[in-house]
Amino acid sequence: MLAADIGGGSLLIAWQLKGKKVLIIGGGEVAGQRVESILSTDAHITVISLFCNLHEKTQKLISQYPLRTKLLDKMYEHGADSTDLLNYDMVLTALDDFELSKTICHFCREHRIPVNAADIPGLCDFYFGSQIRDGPLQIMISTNGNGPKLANLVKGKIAKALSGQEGAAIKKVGALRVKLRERAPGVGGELGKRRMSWMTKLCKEWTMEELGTLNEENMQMLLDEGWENDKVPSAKALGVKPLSICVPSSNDVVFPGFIGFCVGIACVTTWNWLRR
Ligand SMILES: C[C@@]1(CC(=O)O)C2=NC(=C\c3[nH]c(c(CCC(=O)O)c3CC(=O)O)Cc3[nH]c(c(CC(=O)O)c3CCC(=O)O)/C=C3\N/C(=C\2)[C@@H](CCC(=O)O)[C@]3(C)CC(=O)O)/[C@H]1CCC(=O)O
Ligand SMILES: NC(=O)c1ccc[n+]([C@@H]2O[C@H](COP(=O)([O-])OP(=O)(O)OC[C@H]3O[C@@H](n4cnc5c(N)ncnc54)[C@H](O)[C@@H]3O)[C@@H](O)[C@H]2O)c1
Repeated sequence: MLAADIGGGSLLIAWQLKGKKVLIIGGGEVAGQRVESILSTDAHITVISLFCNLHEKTQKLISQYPLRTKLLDKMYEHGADSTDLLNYDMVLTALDDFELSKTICHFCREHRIPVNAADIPGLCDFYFGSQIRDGPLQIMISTNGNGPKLANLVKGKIAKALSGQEGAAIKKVGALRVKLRERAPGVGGELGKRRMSWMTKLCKEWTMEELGTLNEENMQMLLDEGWENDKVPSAKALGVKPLSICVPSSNDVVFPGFIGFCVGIACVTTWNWLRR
């Protein structure tokens, strides 16, 4: 792609909010979706809304996660409450009041606090996207403001293409990488290159299902016999057997079942015919 073709998009990043403070102003349905999204980041969430205006979902999440969420049971008033915004690392408005959203967004911009106003793209520093989450696997689909419903539909297509094993595999690979770094510590250099090429080879040669089945014992074997000898043994060689998947996607599962069904029908028909 030519450099001249690059542009018109937004930066897709995995923003680390752990331990940071996020303010959500409003307590309706959209605020509930925002609380849910932010909870997955381990940030501390404050919601400003009258308790009686809280959407059922928002109320439920706040009572379910009392250590990570706090409700300020009041209406936000710009002027009286605006300096409080300075205490936050991120501000989200989910209000049915466009003028108030606009005022809050301008204040945040002035003070360099990242801000999103639900459904008001012109005021946002960043947009939310359609999400797929499976443990550490996080997929965001963004149409960059062009068609949120299409983002939701593309999400459905992507979800169908996943096997459901990816999250577990990624978790195990994460644990293995930690063990490998303990065994071969350091940043960069020849060792870093070797570590990366070994991990890359393992991820390419093993299936998601095989990686997802790794346990303490065979991780140890993989490092002792594989890493130490500069090779990647097959899952079979290490005795790693993926658990059978529930979805009957292979002929092994579907075909015997189908044959059994046909034989059953044939037996009943023959029996009825003989009786007659
Ligand atoms: C992805 C998702 C995430 C989330 O909000 O968490 C999200 N909107 C979702 C759904 C949705 N929103 C709307 C519809 C009705 C159908 C339609 O209009 O298409 C549906 C569909 C539905 O409800 O099923 C209405 C709408 N949305 C915006 C405007 C204003 C405008 O476009 O000017 C209007 C028109 C208001 C009007 O016409 O009056 C603006 C934004 N909405 C965004 C995110 C950001 C851009 C994301 C992107 O482009 O990818 C952005 C820019 C700002 C932001 O809010 O961050 C979530 C799907 C979650 C999921 O199901 O997976
Ligand atoms: N992104 C999306 O998917 C999506 C979908 C639907 C609607 N929206 C838009 O997002 C916004 C919020 O949607 P919603 O469905 O949550 O609306 P909602 O009407 O259910 O909730 C808005 C809440 O803001 C509260 N509020 C208003 N002024 C306040 C103040 N000063 N202090 C504290 N709380 C205050 C209201 O009491 C209400 O509870 C609307 O502008 C809506 O058009 C976005």
